[in-house]
Amino acid sequence: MARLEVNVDHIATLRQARLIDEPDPVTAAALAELAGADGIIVHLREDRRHIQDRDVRILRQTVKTRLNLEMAATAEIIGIAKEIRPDVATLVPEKREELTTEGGLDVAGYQDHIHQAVQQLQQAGIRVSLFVDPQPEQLKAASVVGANYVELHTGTYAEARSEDEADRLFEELLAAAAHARQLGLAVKAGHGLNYRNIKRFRGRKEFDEYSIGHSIISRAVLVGLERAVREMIALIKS
Ligand SMILES: CC(=O)[C@@H](O)[C@H](O)COP(=O)(O)O
Ligand SMILES: NCC(=O)COP(=O)(O)O
Repeated sequence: MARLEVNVDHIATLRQARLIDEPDPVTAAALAELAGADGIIVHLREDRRHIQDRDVRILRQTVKTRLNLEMAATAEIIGIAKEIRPDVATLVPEKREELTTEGGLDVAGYQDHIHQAVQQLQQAGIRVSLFVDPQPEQLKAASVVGANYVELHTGTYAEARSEDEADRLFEELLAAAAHARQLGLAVKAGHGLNYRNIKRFRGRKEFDEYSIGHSIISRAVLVGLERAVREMIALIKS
């Protein structure tokens, strides 16, 4: 059965908007695990816009399932990963000006650099996943550099403007997943998956795992709002 890893970056985004200590992604991670999540994802961005070093260090001690650290393949962040030793490191491309990750890692174009990063992380006992677009040359390169997993970038699928386009892009993802498996890579999928577009994936054996963050945290805010208001009213009026 496919597994779900939950990305809690978006809890940290809310905390950083006030630069205070709540909501805490560490607490969110524990709740996600209690609800059955198979792993917790955080993206320690170079600009530290949401997740902080402190979060990753504490999560390393508290996460009971699997900690997946999304990261750029830079010397600074590789050094932090080697010290903290998440269960999995997912290498992603990073741009300072982007709102969120905009595309897959160009493994084919930077094969030597990515190979070195994969080796350094694996030598520290960390399994490595590469976040790639569903393109044959990227999957082949991911296999050549020795990655353990690929995470297929589902952002383009998630942004499809019609059902026909979504069907076509989903077929591309299925073909890429089958190709990755033939190359011996375990297959994850993530970015932009939500409560509607996940339905095509239901029951598909091609994918081992899903990485989902924004839609789960967005829904949590709304489904939890009524209770939060009631609790405040009780404090004010009782
Ligand atoms: C790699 C990916 O698709 C997402 O996990 C994304 O990079 C999360 O990072 P942000 O929360 O900074 O968008
Ligand atoms: N790698 C994808 C991820 O962790 C979550 O992406 P999103 O659901 O926040 O778009």
